[in-house]
Amino acid sequence: MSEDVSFLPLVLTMGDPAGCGPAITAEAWRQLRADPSLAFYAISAPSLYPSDLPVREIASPEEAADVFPHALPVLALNDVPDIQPGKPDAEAAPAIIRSIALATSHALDGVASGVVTNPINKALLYGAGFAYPGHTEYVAHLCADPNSPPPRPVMMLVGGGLRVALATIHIPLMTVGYALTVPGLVQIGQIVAASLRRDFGVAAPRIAFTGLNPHAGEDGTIGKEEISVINPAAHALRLSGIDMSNARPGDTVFAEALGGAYDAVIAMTHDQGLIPVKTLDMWGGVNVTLGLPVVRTSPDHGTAYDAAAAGTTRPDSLIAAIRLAAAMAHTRATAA
Ligand SMILES: NC(=O)C1=CN([C@@H]2O[C@H](COP(=O)(O)OP(=O)(O)OC[C@H]3O[C@@H](n4cnc5c(N)ncnc54)[C@H](O)[C@@H]3O)[C@@H](O)[C@H]2O)C=CC1
Ligand SMILES: NCC(=O)COP(=O)(O)O
Repeated sequence: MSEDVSFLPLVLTMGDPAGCGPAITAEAWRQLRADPSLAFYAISAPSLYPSDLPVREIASPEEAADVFPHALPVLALNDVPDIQPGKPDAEAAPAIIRSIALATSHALDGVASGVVTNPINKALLYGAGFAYPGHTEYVAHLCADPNSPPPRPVMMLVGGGLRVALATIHIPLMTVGYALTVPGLVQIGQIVAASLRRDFGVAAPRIAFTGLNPHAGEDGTIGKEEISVINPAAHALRLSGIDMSNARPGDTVFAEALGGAYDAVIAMTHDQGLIPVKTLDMWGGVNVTLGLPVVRTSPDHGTAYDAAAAGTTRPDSLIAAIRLAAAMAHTRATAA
């Protein structure tokens, strides 16, 4: 019988210590501490948190649940330099990366029910050997079985009543057309459908592909990717039993999903997917990685150095990420 991991704590990464991570983690703890089902600990440096916040260093994740109602449990990282909010320091990069690696190993080892990452500035990490476009690909790499290729991660944004997965993520817009392939879109459709069932409890998911071109290509007169790639992938997915639409025009499909026609939309580019979510819900959106053996969520915003320096950070998105990670872990555990 599988263990009910939903009663394990979540683990939060430190994120960039000069960004909004410490302040929003502190505020999330203040707002959630009374709810044991949302217990979490941070892998971070205790000195980063406001001096009026009760913080307790823990030696292992097993101590987190008992500490959580009284203080923010922190598993301490070494080598975090003294940091001023809003002033990023490349010396912090190794500790930022270690926090993500350790958090993922805790989830893989079953001592944390899921990983919630605080925002990082990827450019700061490249000097320390970080070789990934973001958490999405790094956490997938960390989840790889030594004898097989890493799992294919799919980024999904959840917010404003929408679930929007991305067919491409951090690549130049000019290369998107070349990055879209029939097998690639079929794989993404399968991962999204499986995750809607496993993580979100949607028994029979209805999913839409957006088109890449205006008016979904207008029968091939404004671009051919719909005819040559997206619709054939949708056809293959329907043959495999998944309720998948052909390419829908990107300017109307999100309104259709909000109206209840689809459980998720798969957008062809990063901004095509993130613009509707962030416009509908700038503060409460959540970034989820689908297709991994572990639950991983994140606020959908970045490091917000300006807000960290000004002391005006909002914790809403991190709190939504914690709530969603706990709900996903619970859904996985109760279905297992
Ligand atoms: N999950 C992650 O680790 C993510 C990291 N990033 C990284 O963050 C860095 C900055 O990216 P930007 O495009 O400037 O986006 P950003 O989300 O950090 O900031 C955009 C605007 O929103 C405000 N903002 C964002 N979150 C806020 C919060 N919690 N409270 C108050 N104000 C907030 C900022 O102050 C800024 O004015 C980049 O290095 C980017 O790579 C961006 C998105 C996600
Ligand atoms: N725009 C989303 C983003 O940059 C987050 O990326 P990741 O770190 O979650 O892979």
